[in-house]
Amino acid sequence: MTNYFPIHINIEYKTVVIVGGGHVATQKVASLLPAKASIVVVSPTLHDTLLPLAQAGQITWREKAFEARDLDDASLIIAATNDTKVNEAVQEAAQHWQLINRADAQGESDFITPATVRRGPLVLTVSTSGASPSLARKIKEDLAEQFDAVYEDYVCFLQQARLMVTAKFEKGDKRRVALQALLEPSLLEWTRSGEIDRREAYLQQLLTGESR
Ligand SMILES: C[C@@]1(CC(=O)O)C2=NC(=C\c3[nH]c(c(CCC(=O)O)c3CC(=O)O)Cc3[nH]c(c(CC(=O)O)c3CCC(=O)O)/C=C3\N/C(=C\2)[C@@H](CCC(=O)O)[C@]3(C)CC(=O)O)/[C@H]1CCC(=O)O
Ligand SMILES: NC(=O)c1ccc[n+]([C@@H]2O[C@H](COP(=O)([O-])OP(=O)(O)OC[C@H]3O[C@@H](n4cnc5c(N)ncnc54)[C@H](O)[C@@H]3O)[C@@H](O)[C@H]2O)c1
Repeated sequence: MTNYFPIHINIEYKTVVIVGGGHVATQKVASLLPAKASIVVVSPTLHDTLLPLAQAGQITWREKAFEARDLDDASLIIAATNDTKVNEAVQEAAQHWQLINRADAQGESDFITPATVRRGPLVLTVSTSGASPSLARKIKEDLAEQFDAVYEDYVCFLQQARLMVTAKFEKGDKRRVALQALLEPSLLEWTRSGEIDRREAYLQQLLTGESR
């Protein structure tokens, strides 16, 4: 089994070339769009859901069969055709500095893509190292239920609150205690119930150092 190294890549405006325009390409595009990658799909055909994205300029569609020069400038490459020979040709054409994902042969991949739940800045990813993509999907669905949509607002609040705490307190015990206090479970509950005033009051008390 490969022990993959998990990282979150800043792929903004970098080129990702996806060879093949079917189901798998559609899944990969969906996870690349929020990361603002510059997405190029090379394929004679395009999945129905990708067509409007190509028309709107959110992805670039090269309506053709794969050629080696399609990989020029690609930071990441995804070989996702339904033809093993073509996927092999993509792999062979990749330069040593380009990372490639083979949708049909995980053992050949430089990287694999996890199942992902996004809640604003909170990103939860699940991988089984390729052992069972279906299990990765199931765990993702369980996580999506546990960390529901409220977490987006909650984590954004924590982000702002953390900035205010670090601006107010120098590095040291006071700052550490205040940052810990931000994990008070009531803050999540007040976010959920829309009691923003209570959330704000708690933060103000924390910043002014008054005991509750
Ligand atoms: C998580 C997810 C994210 C995504 O696609 O971005 C993802 N696969 C998903 C679903 C899924 N894929 C497959 C099924 C059918 C059931 C089954 O076959 O088991 C289902 C289930 C379904 O669709 O419900 C078939 C399949 N997948 C791979 C192979 C080839 C092989 O194993 O060699 C085959 C056989 C193809 C064939 O038969 O020819 C390979 C990979 N699939 C991966 C990721 C990487 C490892 C992830 C991990 O760490 O576990 C890896 C290694 C490479 C990669 O794609 O990066 C996404 C969940 C989407 C979501 O809900 O979020
Ligand atoms: N990684 C995963 O999660 C996963 C899931 C299911 C299947 N798969 C594997 O991925 C492969 C692709 O699956 P899919 O469901 O997207 O298939 P699909 O049939 O929906 O799409 C295949 C695409 O490849 C294109 N294509 C064919 N020849 C090409 C060429 N020479 N140049 C460029 N594009 C070409 C087709 O036009 C089509 O758009 C499958 O064969 C399977 O082995 C992987």
